[in-house]
Amino acid sequence: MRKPVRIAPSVLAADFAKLGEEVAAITAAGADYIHLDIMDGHFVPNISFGPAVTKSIRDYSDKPFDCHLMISPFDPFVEEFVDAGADIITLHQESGPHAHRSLQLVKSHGLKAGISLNPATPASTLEHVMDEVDLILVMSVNPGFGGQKFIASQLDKIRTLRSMIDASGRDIDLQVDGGINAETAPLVIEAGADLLVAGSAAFKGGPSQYAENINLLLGRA
Ligand SMILES: O=C(CO)[C@H](O)[C@H](O)COP(=O)(O)O
Ligand SMILES: [Fe+2]
Repeated sequence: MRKPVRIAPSVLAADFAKLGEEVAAITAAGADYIHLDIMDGHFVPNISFGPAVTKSIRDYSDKPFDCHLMISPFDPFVEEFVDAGADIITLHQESGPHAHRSLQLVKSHGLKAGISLNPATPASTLEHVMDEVDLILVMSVNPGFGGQKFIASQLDKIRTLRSMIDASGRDIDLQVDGGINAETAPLVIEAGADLLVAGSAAFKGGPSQYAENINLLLGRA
């Protein structure tokens, strides 16, 4: 049976000058996970923040911290994110040659392990890691920046991954990230996603709008 659709607001679109309050406000508004975009200026052409900032906001929410690591190398930084309070750590399939080892490394710390695919990377590259993953993240923009336009070709990939997950019989979240708004959310849900990441659409309008934004994205408005 399909899980209810949940939302992981990306704090990349929050006001960084008051990040703790923003995390508390989006939690109160109904966030299921808090999505943290970690960018290194090497794997992606932008720098965001790292484990120190992650740790500093940990106590502002009781929801799982869903850390999307757009970094290469990946393995040397896993422990710092574990110590910072991460609950889920997602690597990029393209960030190195040893995705299977990286997934096992995350799981060895007792955390959930995720793997993400850039728009150009096919679903089939995950065929041999299905036993290791707890979350699959389909990037529906090229990673590195918030506020980009949804890439519609990713809908087929989401459908393929939904079939792969159902065939595996395992409890794997199917997350979609990038350009998710009131128009694109129903498309990715129909294709099989059960966990939406939204930055711009979740944080627009300030804290008084967050609950309405989330309800709209989840089709409850
Ligand atoms: O991983 C990301 C970018 O690399 C972000 O999570 C994503 O882009 C969210 O922003 P928006 O909803 O504004 O597209
Ligand atoms: Fe992300």
